[in-house]
Amino acid sequence: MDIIAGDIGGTKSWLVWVKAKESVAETCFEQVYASADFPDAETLLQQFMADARQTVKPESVCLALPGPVQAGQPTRLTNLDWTLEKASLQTQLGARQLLFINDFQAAAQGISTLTTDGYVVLNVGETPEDEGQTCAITGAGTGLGLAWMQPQANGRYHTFATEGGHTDFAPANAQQERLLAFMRQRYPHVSWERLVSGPGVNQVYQFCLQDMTGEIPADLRERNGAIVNQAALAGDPVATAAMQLFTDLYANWVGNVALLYQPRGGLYLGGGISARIQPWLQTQRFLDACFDKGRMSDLARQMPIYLITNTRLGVQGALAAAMHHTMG
Ligand SMILES: Nc1ncnc2c1ncn2[C@@H]1O[C@H](COP(=O)(O)OP(=O)(O)OP(=O)(O)O)[C@@H](O)[C@H]1O
Repeated sequence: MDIIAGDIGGTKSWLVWVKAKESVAETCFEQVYASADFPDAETLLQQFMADARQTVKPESVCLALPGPVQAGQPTRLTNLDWTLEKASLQTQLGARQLLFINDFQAAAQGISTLTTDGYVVLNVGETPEDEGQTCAITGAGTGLGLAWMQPQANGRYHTFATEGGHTDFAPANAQQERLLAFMRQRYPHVSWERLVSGPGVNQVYQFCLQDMTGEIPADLRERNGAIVNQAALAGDPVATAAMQLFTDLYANWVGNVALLYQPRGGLYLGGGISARIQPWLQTQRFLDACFDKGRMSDLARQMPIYLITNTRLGVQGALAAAMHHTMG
């Protein structure tokens, strides 16, 4: 069976074409595209199908989408001006089956495909006595995703999407209170995603410029996450402060997820940014900020935390969802 699986992102879209027989999938074409190069998902998929040069139509297509996916409704992406309409896309693709799934729900499905070289342990936590423990996955990319999963008796996971990244940001100290005041001048609603994401790195950097130097020079306003991180590595003091504050915010968020879901089966950090800022996350300071939860600090500390280094997780998850859906 020919399957297309795709992890659509605000920045990049990762697509694979596989030939699946029973539970074995063989990849015959794989490509990553810059999402902004395409006006819509139809054009992206047309390009992918042309590039893949297959002689048949796909039987099944599964797209992991960054935004709330609701049955019977068009899916509007949160950080990309695309709206996907299932019936018309399915007709265009000529596929027997088209599945839309939230991108972090797909990543959650991808967890079971991870091998031990696909993640590193940030916090050992308390090893669960049985396998039947809740897991959660969150991660910064263009947005801030969050999903959780519950193991079932058949060894599979039941996965649940959330829009938790859009919950209200809450400052943890005086510096973050100043940050919140700064952000309120820019956004009517300051969510965690406004800060714990690639665009969030830029906001945090601008805040640090304002806070440390009293001004935000026009030529420094557009520095994206990668550039701020690079400048920090090169010793720039404002960029270093920004990456430190960003890491603290990420940790505070991860600690919130630890308490909300008590994911004793594992709290996984994914998204495009986590692996790229591994040296910032693999520190005692990150863990201390994760577990700075007052009377619940000891409880939060019990959760195992894993940093995912496998950059294909999203597309592996979309493929796992497609295989599960079509082959049971
Ligand atoms: N080294 C880095 N440090 C910090 N941020 C980075 C780094 N490299 C890239 N980024 C930021 O990561 C974001 C892209 O993340 P990602 O690769 O997860 O894209 P995506 O999968 O399209 O996102 P999403 O799935 O959240 O829509 C961009 O905003 C970019 O500026």
